Amino acid sequence: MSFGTGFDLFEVQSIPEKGKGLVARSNIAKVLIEKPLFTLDPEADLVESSVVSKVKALSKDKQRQFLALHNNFPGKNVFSGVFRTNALPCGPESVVGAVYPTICLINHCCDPNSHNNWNNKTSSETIHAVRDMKAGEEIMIPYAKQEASFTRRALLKSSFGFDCSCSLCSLPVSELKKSEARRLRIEELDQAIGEPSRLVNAPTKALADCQEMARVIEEEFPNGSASPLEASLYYDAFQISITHGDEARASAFAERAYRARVICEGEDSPETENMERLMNKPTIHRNYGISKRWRMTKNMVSKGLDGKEFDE
Ligand SMILES: C[S@@+](CC[C@H](N)C(=O)[O-])C[C@H]1O[C@@H](n2cnc3c(N)ncnc32)[C@H](O)[C@@H]1O
Repeated sequence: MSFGTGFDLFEVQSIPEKGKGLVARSNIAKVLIEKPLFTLDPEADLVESSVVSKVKALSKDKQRQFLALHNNFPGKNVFSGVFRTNALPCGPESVVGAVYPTICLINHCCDPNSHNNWNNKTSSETIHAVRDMKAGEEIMIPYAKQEASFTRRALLKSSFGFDCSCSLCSLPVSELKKSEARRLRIEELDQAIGEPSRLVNAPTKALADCQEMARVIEEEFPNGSASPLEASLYYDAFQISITHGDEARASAFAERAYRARVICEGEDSPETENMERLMNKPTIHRNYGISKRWRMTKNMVSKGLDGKEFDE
């Protein structure tokens, strides 16, 4: 088997009510890297025969690994059932899915301690701890987006067949409602910030939304596990700044986005490397030069600001 790094850091265990799962052996801060058994474009080929032919092309050992994975869709189409239960997308926008002998044993949590990411450069899936994990803690990733509980719980039930009882879903109703409101607000702000016409015509409002979103994220994820959301938020703030010629703030935001990406994807993910390039030279971004409204060169704002100083 072509295992990457990290395989000595966890063990496979039976988890009550969840089937198998991965549990940390010691306190760990990162990484599991695994190549797929195979990839498939389900839009083009998710019929039983396409999955069967992919599996038949594998070694006997890998065929066994595939067939040992959980199937949430009992019936006659076993191969496509296993694929649907376990496939992870090869990138956030990709329709191509991939299955893995070990990563597919990781269960879901709505407040996950880990993040999964497809690294296009190494053609492998990576798992990074987004907060420190203690020995005995189960490694968990989000199967659904970080959206409000009624949407994500319905999706988890229909696609994966379970009622989520994670720490977040088990909060008392009054607390769950507050989390619900925060997640809805994060979604609303994210949509408003991503609106191209606002980025060009109302950048101050869009940046104020970024600031509010950072505050709500901090409230909703007090244990610091929001690096994927932060990576995207600070990249948005970067784009707003560079579109209007503010190299200084763009670089500071790119640095935040870079640090968040390192946590959830590692130094060698192409997106992390891209953020590092933008942090060092914001003017290489395609939007630079569209407007000169906030023109400011890179060294006009102090580096390394944090907390309140950074907000100001
Ligand atoms: C990709 S598999 C994960 C590994 C699986 N537990 C196993 O035994 O192979 C997905 C399936 O795991 C189970 N599962 C994952 N997360 C769960 C959770 N938080 N609670 C209950 N079941 C869960 C569900 O049956 C789901 O369809």
